[in-house]
Amino acid sequence: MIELINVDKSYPNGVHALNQVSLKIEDGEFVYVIGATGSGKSTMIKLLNGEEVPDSGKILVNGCDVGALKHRKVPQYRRQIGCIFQDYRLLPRLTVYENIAFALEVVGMPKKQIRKRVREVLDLVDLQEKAKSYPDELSGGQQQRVTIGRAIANNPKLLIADEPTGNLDPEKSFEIIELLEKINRSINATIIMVTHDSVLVEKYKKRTIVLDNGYIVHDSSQGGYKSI
Ligand SMILES: Nc1ncnc2c1ncn2[C@@H]1O[C@H](COP(=O)(O)OP(=O)(O)OP(=O)(O)O)[C@@H](O)[C@H]1O
Repeated sequence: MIELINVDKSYPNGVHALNQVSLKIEDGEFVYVIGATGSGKSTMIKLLNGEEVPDSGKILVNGCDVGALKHRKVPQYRRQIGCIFQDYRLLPRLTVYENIAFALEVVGMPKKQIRKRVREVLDLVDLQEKAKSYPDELSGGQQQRVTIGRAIANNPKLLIADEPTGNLDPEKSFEIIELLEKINRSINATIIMVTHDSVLVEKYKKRTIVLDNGYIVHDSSQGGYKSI
């Protein structure tokens, strides 16, 4: 479970990025975080993955008090989280296969197991035929599927997606969200997805948390886009 309790975060320039933010996300939920530019969405994600620490309040992720983690413990903590970004961030000199395998090598998985797991992941993201391709030989949607494969290779309990469809046309965006839904069901990962895409939010209705100026102004458990 994820719990934010009265979280405040400001930056050295005096901007209050998050104010008294409290929320609970149960295991296996798929949640959208929306809001205008500068409303605090990325800050919330950075707090969840340990990149930033709150000024006050508490952030609990599967029992771990993230804000209280020692600096050297953060990389280990982050291995439980899969991250998906708008700009993919694949390693350009590695093939699709190697990009996914790399995520498993860094956690010390034995080679034989890596081979098996990468095949399974390629199957899940439907990229078996592209295993030997390099990222620049793939379309945007395919690159995003590799990123998703890399993010889930290690069976994370939490998947954080920051504008995963930001660079894709609507049809490809639908494919990505349907893939994330499949992952949400098949490995029961909790998914938190930041998006600006009101069409997606309307079409694939889920719980939607709306941020405005660092405050949660709406949190629907029924889903649906709520304009602010
Ligand atoms: N490192 C930083 N130093 C100073 N101010 C920051 C920093 N990062 C973010 N901010 C400020 O904090 C506020 C929230 O920023 P944040 O990036 O969380 O918003 P966002 O909702 O993710 O925006 P966008 O949709 O544009 O990505 C903004 O006013 C932003 O300018």
